[in-house]
Amino acid sequence: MRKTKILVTLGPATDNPAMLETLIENGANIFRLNMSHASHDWVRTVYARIREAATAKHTDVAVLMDLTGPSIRTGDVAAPWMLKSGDEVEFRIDESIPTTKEYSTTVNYPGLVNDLSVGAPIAIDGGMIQLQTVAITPQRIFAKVVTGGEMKSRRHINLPGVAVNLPPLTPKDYLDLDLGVELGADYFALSFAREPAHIQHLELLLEQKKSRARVIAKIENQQALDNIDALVAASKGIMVARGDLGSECPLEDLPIIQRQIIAKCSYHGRKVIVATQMLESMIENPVPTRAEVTDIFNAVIEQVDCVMLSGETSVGKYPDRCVDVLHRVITRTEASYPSGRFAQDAPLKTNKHKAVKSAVLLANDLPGSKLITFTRGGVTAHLLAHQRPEFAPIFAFTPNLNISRTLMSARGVFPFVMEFNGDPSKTIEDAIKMLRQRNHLSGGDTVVILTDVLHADLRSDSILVRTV
Ligand SMILES: Nc1ncnc2c1ncn2[C@@H]1O[C@H](COP(=O)(O)OP(=O)(O)O)[C@@H](O)[C@H]1O
Ligand SMILES: C=C(OP(=O)(O)O)C(=O)O
Repeated sequence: MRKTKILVTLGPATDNPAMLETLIENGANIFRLNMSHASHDWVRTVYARIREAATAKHTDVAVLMDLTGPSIRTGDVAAPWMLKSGDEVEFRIDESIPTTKEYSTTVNYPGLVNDLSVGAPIAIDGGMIQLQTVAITPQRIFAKVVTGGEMKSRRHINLPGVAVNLPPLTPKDYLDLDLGVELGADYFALSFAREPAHIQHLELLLEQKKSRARVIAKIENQQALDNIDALVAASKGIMVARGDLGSECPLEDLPIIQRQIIAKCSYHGRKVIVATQMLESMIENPVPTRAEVTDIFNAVIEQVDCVMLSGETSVGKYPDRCVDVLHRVITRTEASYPSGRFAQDAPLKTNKHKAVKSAVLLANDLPGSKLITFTRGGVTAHLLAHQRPEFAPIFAFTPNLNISRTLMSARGVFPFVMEFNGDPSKTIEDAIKMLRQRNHLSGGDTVVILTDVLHADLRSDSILVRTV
């Protein structure tokens, strides 16, 4: 029963139904569609395939649509460029502007000509290529290569220390959002979230569109770090987007930033995802580096909710092996390092919080026990996950499929959809029967049940202890 969830980015390397089934079999819990690269036709096809693959595997997975947001990227290049130190590169603010250099591409943010100044560094592809700005005209930026490398299409552009003047969502994002809502995406990741208002704006749009999807704020630059307390407080979930973050802040700060963000999320009960380069070497190689295994171990003992794969699965040679490696390293780590420390000082603000904490303490005191909750809106299950039970898995039953999928990202929560049929004791029996059928429970197991649906008319939290 792996607690830490696995988020898998899909792309050309996973473009067939059989691969999706293998990824699910190997442990993928959430699939990510990166709208910086995905066409609407592709998203429609893949979304349908995801749902079919989960059904074929008799399980469920969630879908996260990652909105490009105000992320600055190069345009397309016909074939990869091999840039050398001293080469000059031109960035045009629009396709219609004629090229004047051999290495010429567009940039998706015309305002770059105003935000940059001559001499400013430009980092491309996570800093793999480094340039220095040499001239700026109203329609073009010219930069000299300082560190060369291979440049492909739609690469990230980072401007360390430059506060860019960009709205939270671009016109493209609004179109992508409509598609995601129409299809039923369970999460929307907001790239370059910098202020609580950015999260609230997206949440309001989702509410207006009658979507129950959750917003995950991606922390990607210094502006976000300056506002991190407010962003964590305002969000339901945070992604430590180490790719962009590592280009926008000193690399030696990155592990410290990661740990600080995770600690803040654990305290406030926000979902936290660690992303990027967890198994980067496996894009090419069938086995991970020892350092990558240790990075995964580290995220697990920091008690994150999810870890994410990007290029490893979207374009890598071994997508299914990557999920398998993550699953094995996480499972081994969780078995050796029981959780329960990072969130222990989390505030208990309401009676419900206190009831949840009591259920978790009880489960911690009953070795081998398992937690079961019945939750219409998901709140009780999210709160149980927040209290980070030491070993007990949390089986969460809800009548609502959307709620079940939003529980997919919660550490240690195993959601199931089940009708509550009005008779609470029958509902509990049905749940136990289902768990036994699926080999999640066996005779003699102790279960700690937390529910507020024991009585049809009386909403009161109850804790029951039973031996199955
Ligand atoms: N839907 C897709 N279609 C084509 N290529 C994709 C897709 N998703 C991801 N990729 C490729 O996989 C790479 C790694 O994925 P990811 O980390 O999500 O992208 P990025 O780092 O560019 O935001 C991307 O740079 C892109 O080349
Ligand atoms: C997850 C990240 O975002 P993207 O894939 O959009 O670069 C990142 O920067 O680490």
